[in-house]
Amino acid sequence: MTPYAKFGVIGGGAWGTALAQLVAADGAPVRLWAREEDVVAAVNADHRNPVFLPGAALSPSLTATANLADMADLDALLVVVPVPFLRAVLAELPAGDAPLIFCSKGMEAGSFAFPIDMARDLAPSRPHAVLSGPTFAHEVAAGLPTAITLAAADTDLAAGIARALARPHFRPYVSTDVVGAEIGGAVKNILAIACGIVDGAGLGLNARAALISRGFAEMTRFGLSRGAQAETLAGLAGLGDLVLTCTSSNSRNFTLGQGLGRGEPAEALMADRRTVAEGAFSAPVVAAAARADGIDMPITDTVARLVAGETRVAEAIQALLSRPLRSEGR
Ligand SMILES: NC(=O)C1=CN([C@@H]2O[C@H](COP(=O)(O)OP(=O)(O)OC[C@H]3O[C@@H](n4cnc5c(N)ncnc54)[C@H](O)[C@@H]3O)[C@@H](O)[C@H]2O)C=CC1
Ligand SMILES: O=C(CO)COP(=O)(O)O
Repeated sequence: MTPYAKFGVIGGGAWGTALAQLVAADGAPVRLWAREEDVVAAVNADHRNPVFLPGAALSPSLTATANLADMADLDALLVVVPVPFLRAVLAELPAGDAPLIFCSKGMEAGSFAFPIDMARDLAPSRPHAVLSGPTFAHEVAAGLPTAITLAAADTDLAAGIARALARPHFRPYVSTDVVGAEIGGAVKNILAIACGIVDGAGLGLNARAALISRGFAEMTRFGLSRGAQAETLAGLAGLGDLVLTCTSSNSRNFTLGQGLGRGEPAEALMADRRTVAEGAFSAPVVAAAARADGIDMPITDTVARLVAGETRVAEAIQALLSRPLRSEGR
């Protein structure tokens, strides 16, 4: 019998809804907090989330609320709020000791904080973990086979949450490397934008493969400098997710990049979207953090400048290709 019988999910976007459905599919009670009243109404009345996860039929044991106070009496909370909005939501979370499992992929502007760093500030008494890997929401909601990293410094917590979330088609692999899991997810979003740019600009598959390899080298340099383990970065939360989102137009980050690669202005591509491409938020943040640490991240830096409209695609590609030749190990 798992001690995590009642899960809550904070954040009713595509990924929060899919995770809620993962747990609720066999009839387990799950409570979902969504900030949008239309999402709450549709989940409760129609067992659907037409705003963020259209097409997925949800279990009746999944109920939604717009009131964070309703998330007090649960055994574990999956936190799936995009990183730019996470601090404000954590500050409003009711007091409690249920573990927080962070499922968002990004780094906060200004503080350079990852979700776990925010939790140390705002919910220090709660245990915390990170869930990250190659996991398109609509595939998890449809019950397609998926593997993911579940990282927590506390090995009992990681094992307990992994057991509670595991399903025949959903395999969590446990790790103690929370830093690696967070860095892998944040950096791959930025690199997915870069791969989308290559695709949108028609630069070919050799260029994409080069970008995935050299992007992975960037992720590894940045991760190792911050204490991540190489095997985490080469695993599901790093390379695995990088490959998924750099090769599929199901990725919002990749499609944002495709638009940039076709020459569409970043501002227009970002306007009016209710869904997030976290890499657009994280690129300038990771670029600034790397610069401050003296870590070379040319692809991340280029994505940051393209998203900010500070350079054009042709110019950026020319600048990347004219960098001095160097050894592959750097
Ligand atoms: N969609 C996916 O397949 C996956 C997404 N993720 C990550 O999960 C996180 C959440 O992404 P999705 O669920 O896909 O979101 P989404 O793009 O489907 O929906 C946007 C979400 O942002 C929230 N939001 C917008 N403005 C807000 C505000 N001012 N305050 C609080 N929340 C606000 C909305 O309520 C909604 O939950 C991101 O970090 C993403 O990188 C991770 C794995 C898979
Ligand atoms: O993180 C994801 C899959 O692992 C989803 O990627 P996008 O946010 O780019 O759609």
